[in-house]
Amino acid sequence: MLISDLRQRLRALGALPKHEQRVLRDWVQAKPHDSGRRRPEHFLPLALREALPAIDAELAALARVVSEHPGEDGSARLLVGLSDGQMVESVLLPRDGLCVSSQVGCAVGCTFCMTGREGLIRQVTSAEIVAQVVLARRLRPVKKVVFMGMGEPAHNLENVMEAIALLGIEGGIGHKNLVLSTVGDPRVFERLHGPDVGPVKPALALSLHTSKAELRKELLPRAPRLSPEDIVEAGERYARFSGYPIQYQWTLIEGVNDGPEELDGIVRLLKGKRGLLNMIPYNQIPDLDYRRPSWERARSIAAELHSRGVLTKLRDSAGQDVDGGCGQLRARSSATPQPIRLKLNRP
Ligand SMILES: C[S@@+](CC[C@H](N)C(=O)[O-])C[C@H]1O[C@@H](n2cnc3c(N)ncnc32)[C@H](O)[C@@H]1O
Ligand code: SF4
Repeated sequence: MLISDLRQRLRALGALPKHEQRVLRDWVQAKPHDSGRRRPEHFLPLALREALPAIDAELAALARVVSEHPGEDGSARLLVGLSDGQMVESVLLPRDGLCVSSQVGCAVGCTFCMTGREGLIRQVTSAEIVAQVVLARRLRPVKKVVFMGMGEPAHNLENVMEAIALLGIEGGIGHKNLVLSTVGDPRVFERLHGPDVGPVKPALALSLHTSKAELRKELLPRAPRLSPEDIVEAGERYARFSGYPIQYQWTLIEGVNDGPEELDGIVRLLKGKRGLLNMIPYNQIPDLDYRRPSWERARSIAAELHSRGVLTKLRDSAGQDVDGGCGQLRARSSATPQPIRLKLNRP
């Protein structure tokens, strides 16, 4: 289901914009209409009131938590089942954040990413993206949503932007707390700069990973052929336009992109720019030869970059101890069913 279809249906039932907004707000804020604890609905049109239980049931059928895997760092990975049996991962992050998936699989095929190994299976619809937030909000508050789960948002931009608009307006999430992460695709830059950006301008994370154009082609084989310089230039334009700094993502892989030349390259590209570098040590994937650098090594790299004028944050991908790395949980679950362990704190 698309959010635009849902809006049209509500309008066809006689909903005014304020009714429509309220129904959608209740959904995304995880307040079911049939909980019995709601205030009376008497000022909604009769046709809409009568249709609400069926609409609620449809929304509830969009996605469900198949299993929950708490990590030691306060994060928890959720394996989310979609109505056709496909699965995606969402990650509850410490400090009220949520990482959502925008595709089942991904066509970019990054050589260090589990999701990239299986190619694109299907798009996640706008309503399914929002449903991941609704499910998470039944477990914990969600004040920040990052599109850093499975999939490349640029390849599913309509659904992603529709979900962002709903989350930023009815969902009550601050616009700069909606973070679209991409390998850097001209379609994203055009859309975010153009008149079609919509009512909500999200923050942007750009997955850079290397300062060398040739290496980037190897690591991100089907990413658009933008050079690292092009990506940073586009990032700067968006930072000026939106007022938000850009988050540059760097998956740190031992012996691949952690050497002195790369550090010089990072300084050349990012020093003085409106952005920060998120350095994430590679999360080990079985059967791949890549190695994760030691935490001490990663820390000394981050400290060096910092001292050379690049604001650098060293981050661990949340949920390391419970199959960290996007898509690993899903891949493992296809082989071995996971236990269902739900701790709902709201009806
Ligand atoms: C899974 S992607 C999804 C968003 C988008 N496709 C992108 O690449 O920015 C989010 C981030 O996860 C990182 N990532 C993927 N596989 C990883 C791994 N094995 N270890 C650490 N980070 C990883 C990517 O580098 C990317 O910055
Ligand atoms: S890192 Fe992002 S773009 Fe690359 S394969 Fe994984 S999900 Fe796709």
